Amino acid sequence: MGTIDSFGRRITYLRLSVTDRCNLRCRYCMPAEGIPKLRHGETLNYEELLRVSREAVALGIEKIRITGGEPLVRKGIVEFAGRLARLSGLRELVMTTNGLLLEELARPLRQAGVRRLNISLDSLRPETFSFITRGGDLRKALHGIAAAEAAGFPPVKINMVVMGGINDDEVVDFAALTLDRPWTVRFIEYMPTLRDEGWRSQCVPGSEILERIGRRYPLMPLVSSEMAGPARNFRIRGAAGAIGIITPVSGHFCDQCNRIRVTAAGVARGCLFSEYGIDLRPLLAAGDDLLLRERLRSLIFGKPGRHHLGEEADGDGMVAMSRIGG
Ligand SMILES: Nc1nc2c(ncn2[C@@H]2O[C@H](COP(=O)(O)OP(=O)(O)OP(=O)(O)O)[C@@H](O)[C@H]2O)c(=O)[nH]1
Ligand SMILES: C[S@@+](CC[C@H](N)C(=O)[O-])C[C@H]1O[C@@H](n2cnc3c(N)ncnc32)[C@H](O)[C@@H]1O
Ligand code: SF4
Ligand code: SF4
Repeated sequence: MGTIDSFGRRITYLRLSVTDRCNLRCRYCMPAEGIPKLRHGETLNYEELLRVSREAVALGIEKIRITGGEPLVRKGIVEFAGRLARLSGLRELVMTTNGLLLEELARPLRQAGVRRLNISLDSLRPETFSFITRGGDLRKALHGIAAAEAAGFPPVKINMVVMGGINDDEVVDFAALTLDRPWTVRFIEYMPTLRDEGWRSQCVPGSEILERIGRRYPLMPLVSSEMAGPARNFRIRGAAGAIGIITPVSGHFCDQCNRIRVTAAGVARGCLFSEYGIDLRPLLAAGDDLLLRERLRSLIFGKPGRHHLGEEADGDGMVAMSRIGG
């Protein structure tokens, strides 16, 4: 299933940003001064998010990822996840979170039907974690991961955004986490989402990350499954877990892209880096869900072939990751 776009890609994955709010302010994601918050009413309500999801599933979306902002700060998220999980035709409901609220919410989320969790963790050093997140408490994040495991979730995927000069000296330590834990630790190239002039010097290419880990541990490539995301996966010989490299900047995976997005403000977007989006709110207000489906279909047909980061149009189409959901 899945609608085929004009480049022959099968679109089966929707990333749904349920809020632009967050209990952290990671340096790579938000500017120091924060981002003007959407007002109440500017964010889609749960009923609207469900209607959009239902139409997306009717077009062949099989996997929905709840993201944000931090999805767990939105009130009622567990009940919403439960309703979403029951959408007929949806094969997989998953979530990306910073994990801080998982101590309370991991168990209810699992019961609600969330199948897997990806958790962001950018440092194993309390001071660096606090520096990157502007005040976050590493212990809380680690307790969150432990709570996910205790709640019976399958082994988590850990997302680490590698920032040169800040946490890149920790990549081998992160890789070592997989030796005796079944986690998949994924290293993500820092993307220039903040129109940050200095991003090039802070973006460590995936090839270099792999090389650094490979100098310490023997790495074997793994084959990805079809529902897999953008990571290329490896295993340290004999390790319990796996390692993934996500290289949106140096070696984009756009030719295999299978996803669309809906931002917290209710704009459907074909690409993380494209300016073009469809405001779904007027369609939702009009109550015409078949039209909603047709507009989503046209979004899929119009989905760009790839991004142009690092080329002439550098910086075009940027949108705050906390609104679009990464
Ligand atoms: N450029 C680009 N980056 C993406 C895309 N999807 C995810 N990412 C980045 O990849 C990182 C991990 O994303 P996740 O939210 O864990 O989702 P995922 O990688 O699709 O997850 P899995 O389905 O479990 O593989 C984040 O930094 C995202 O911003 C994409 O379509 N394009
Ligand atoms: C925007 S967050 C939303 C979900 C949740 N708050 C979290 O942090 O996991 C989703 C993903 O986007 C990633 N992300 C945000 N800004 C990024 C950037 N500039 N470069 C690479 N990844 C980024 C985060 O690391 C996270 O994995
Ligand atoms: S990456 Fe996630 S946790 Fe960090 S500021 Fe962005 S939305 Fe919040
Ligand atoms: S940059 Fe755009 S086309 Fe490329 S993988 Fe990401 S969302 Fe897909």
